[in-house]
Formats: sequence, C-alpha cells, structure tokens
Amino acid sequence: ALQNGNTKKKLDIVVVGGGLVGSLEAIFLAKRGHRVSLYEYREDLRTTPHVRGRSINLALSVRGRKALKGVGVEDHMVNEHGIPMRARMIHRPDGTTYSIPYDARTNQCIYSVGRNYLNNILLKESENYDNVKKYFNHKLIKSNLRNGSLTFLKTETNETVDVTADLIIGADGAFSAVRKEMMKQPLFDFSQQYIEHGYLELCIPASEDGVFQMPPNYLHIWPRGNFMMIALPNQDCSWTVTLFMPFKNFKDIDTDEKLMIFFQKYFSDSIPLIGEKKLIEDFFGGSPSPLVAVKCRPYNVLDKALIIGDAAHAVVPFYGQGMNAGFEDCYILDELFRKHHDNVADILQDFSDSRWKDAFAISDLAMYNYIEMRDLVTRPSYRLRKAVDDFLFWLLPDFWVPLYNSVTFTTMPYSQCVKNRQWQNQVTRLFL
Ligand SMILES: Cc1cc2nc3c(=O)[nH]c(=O)nc-3n(C[C@H](O)[C@H](O)[C@H](O)COP(=O)(O)OP(=O)(O)OC[C@H]3O[C@@H](n4cnc5c(N)ncnc54)[C@H](O)[C@@H]3O)c2cc1C
Ligand SMILES: COc1ccc2c(c1)CN(c1nc(C(=O)N(C)c3cc(Cl)c(F)cc3C(=O)O)c(Cl)s1)C2
Repeated sequence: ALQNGNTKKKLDIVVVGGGLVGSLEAIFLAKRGHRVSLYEYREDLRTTPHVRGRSINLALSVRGRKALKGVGVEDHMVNEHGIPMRARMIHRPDGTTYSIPYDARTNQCIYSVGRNYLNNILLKESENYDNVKKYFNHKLIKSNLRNGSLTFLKTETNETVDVTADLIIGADGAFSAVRKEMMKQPLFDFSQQYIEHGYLELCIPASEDGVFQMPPNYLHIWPRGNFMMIALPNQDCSWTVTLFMPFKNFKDIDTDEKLMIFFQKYFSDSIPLIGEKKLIEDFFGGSPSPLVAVKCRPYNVLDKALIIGDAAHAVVPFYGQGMNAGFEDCYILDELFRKHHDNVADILQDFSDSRWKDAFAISDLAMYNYIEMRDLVTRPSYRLRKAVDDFLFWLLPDFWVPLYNSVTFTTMPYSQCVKNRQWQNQVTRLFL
C-alpha cells in the first residue's frame, strides 16, 4: 500500500445513485485513485427545476459537515450557502412564539442547506476528477452482485447497457435496487416500516421587498400533538414548510373551507405568511408523501457490493439526521479504505460489522422522536428535563452531554449516544 494508505490496486467501481450520498461517495473514491462510474436514474438535475416529493432544504449538522470537509466542500456549504439556525422557534396555537437555543454553552448551530444546491455542488466537485464518469438517465434494472455485473436501462432511448465492476456501491436510496438484489442473499436481515404520517411541502415566500417574513436564524416549529409543521429558511429569503399529518387527516381536508378552518384553528399565524390562495393551491396541488424506515444488515456481499445512505438505513426525518448519517457512512468507509489498505473484503466486512449498531440506533432515536413528537417541545416534563440537562451540561460539560446535543453536535457514535441516554435516564430518575 502507498504511504498515505492509498490502495495499490486501482478498482473499477460503479456507484448506483447520484443523489446526495452517491455523489459524495464518488468523490471520496476518486480521491483514492479508483476509476468511478456514477449511474443516476434521473436527468442531470443541474438542468432541471426542483423535484417534488423530496424535502427542498435540509438541516446539515456536524456529522455531515465532517464528511463534506473530507472532500473540501464544507467551507463553501457552511459559509457561502448554509443559513445558520441557532435555536428552535416554537409557535404556540395563539401565534405567540418562544425560542429554545440548540447549544447555549458553545453556541454551535445547524445549517439549512438546499438539497438540489448541495447535490449540484457535489456533482460539480466530481468534475475535478478525470477518474469519475457520470451517466444520467440510467436506471439499474438488473444486477448479479457476486460477479459484479449490472444492466442499466437508458431512459431516453429505452436501450439497455451491460456494465461490470470490481466493486458496486449502492447509494440508490430508500427503495434501493441494489438492496433488493442483496436481499436474495442468505443471512440478509431486512425490515421496513411505513408510519401513518405523510408530509406535504408548503412555501412561505419572501416579503414584497424581498426579505424574510420570520426571524431567519431559527428552525421554526408548530408542534400540535398528533401533527406538526416545521419551516427551514432558504437562500432566497423564502421558507420551505413541511406539514406532517396522518394520511387520514389529509384525506378529511377535502375542500378549501375545511382547509382554512383547519389552518385557522392550528396554524393561524402562518396563513398571512403563506397567503390564503397559495396555501389552497399548494395544499391541493400536491399529495402527501409517505415516510418509511428501513433497517437491514449486513450491508455488503463479499468484496463485491456495499449499500450506503438511505439504501442501507432510511430513517424517519424527526431528527434531521438522514443525510448526515449517509454522509457519515462515506467518511467511515474512507477511513476503512485507509485502515485496510487494498483488502476490499476486510473493508466491507468491517463496515457491515461496525455500522449497523449506529444505523439502528439513529433509526430508533428518530422513531422515538416521532412517537414523542406529539409533545416533544410542549410537554412540561420535556422542558423540565431540558432544564436539568442544560444545568448539568453547564456544570459538567464533558461529563453530561445531553442526548440531543450528542446526536446533533458531536460525532459520538449514535449507539454510544443511546447508551449515554439510558444511563442518564437512570440518574435523573433518582431526583426528577
Ligand atoms: C421530509 C424529509 C425531511 C428530511 N430532512 C432532513 C434533514 O433535515 N437533515 C438530514 O440530514 N436529512 C433529512 N432527510 C433525509 C435525507 O433526505 C436522506 O437521508 C438523503 O436524501 C439520503 O440520500 P441518499 O443519496 O442516500 O438517497 P436519495 O437522496 O434518495 O438518492 C438516491 C438516488 O438514487 C437514484 N436512484 C434510485 N434508484 C435508482 C436506480 N434503480 N438506478 C439508478 N439510480 C437510482 C435516485 O434517483 C436518487 O438520485 C429528510 C428526508 C425527508 C423525506
Ligand atoms: C426538512 O424537513 C425536516 C423535517 C424534520 C426535521 C428537520 C427537517 C430537521 N430536524 C431536526 N430535529 C432536530 C432534533 O434534534 N430534534 C429533537 C427535533 C425534532 C423535531 Cl421533530 C423537531 F421538530 C425539532 C427538533 C429540534 O430539536 O429542533 C434537530 Cl437539532 S434538526 C427535524
């Protein structure tokens, strides 16, 4: 192996999926000198407007930033594009608000970033590597992972093309075709869970004179028990608002009047911000998207294939960690390439053995938040517990890292964050 842990043997690696994780992974592999072919089902989104049904912006936190730093785009994303969110801004039903800082002690914050913007930055960064080839409008329709063969449908001409690879990386999202193939292997565990809530995106536009209509450096939340609205700021001073509600409730709101009565009752302060006409248009113009959690393991087939990102661990979004966890996969995989040099079998085995505990932990944490969401930020005991956490965090900062801070503001393995929390629950139960 070369001195910097680079593998001697250059591999022909196919990355399936050019979303956030696949495009980042392609750069990591290219930096190690491998020959990367990235195949993406959709067209080159640098040419198309926003795709509906995927959140338009996302919360980027330290785990994701660390991976972006590894390929040299963290600084741009954080300082030229990302909008810092230093606290939550909670909207009460009566329209009054109060804020809860994310990290009073060290003033850390999370960043709102545009999904397509970030995807474009990563695709553009991959152009700096002549050992990366990108193929858009290519859909994986067949594969034999053991002998590294793949068949893609070229959606523009309906022709198929056969490709072989030394290594296949499946970064093709929650409904991964690579994972479907993997599931045919013996000893492959898989479970998926759809939750009863769907989500619908609305928009709070910039004001007439082009500025934010709400305080910009906050993650705005309207917690309403069995449903919730959340808003993240965009670069153009608009907000992407995501309404989470059981599909049944979406269905029951089937006229303009019912919609207005519903919003007047639960989200009255947002009506003048969204605009009544736009609210009716956007609510009935789209349909709520489903949310699914996928757990599976192992993530590899011998030294031939590996799944990462949502393909390996799609989680419900109630922790803002899905993309951060997928980016963390890329960071960890790069460390394993360094650690095991050119032994791909060891690299993939080590990834499967070490990553599933953390993937399952963040999946459980996000699902826990979903269940708790009803009173996540309004239940008195939550706020009492938060006050206790903040006091102990202030008193013993290196000892008492509250759960939310450790998940969002440290790179402590997710499984370690959960262990921490269980231990803290015991202790607080003593005097709460
Ligand atoms: C409402 C909502 C809010 C969210 N908020 C946050 C947040 O605040 N912070 C955060 O960190 N995460 C958030 N997430 C999670 C985040 O969106 C995902 O974790 C992230 O997009 C996963 O990236 P990925 O590249 O693994 O998968 P994807 O983004 O799904 O990309 C998969 C890519 O593979 C392509 N593909 C699929 N099948 C094939 C095929 N057969 N052949 C070729 N290509 C294929 C797709 O076209 C796509 O481009 C949120 C998710 C939702 C739904
Ligand atoms: C684009 O669509 C979406 C959809 C959901 C989310 C995000 C973006 C970003 N999300 C974040 N969640 C946390 C968090 O740790 N918790 C416990 C929270 C969990 C919920 Cl459900 C919530 F509403 C607030 C907080 C909070 O603490 O602010 C962050 Cl920190 S960021 C959820």
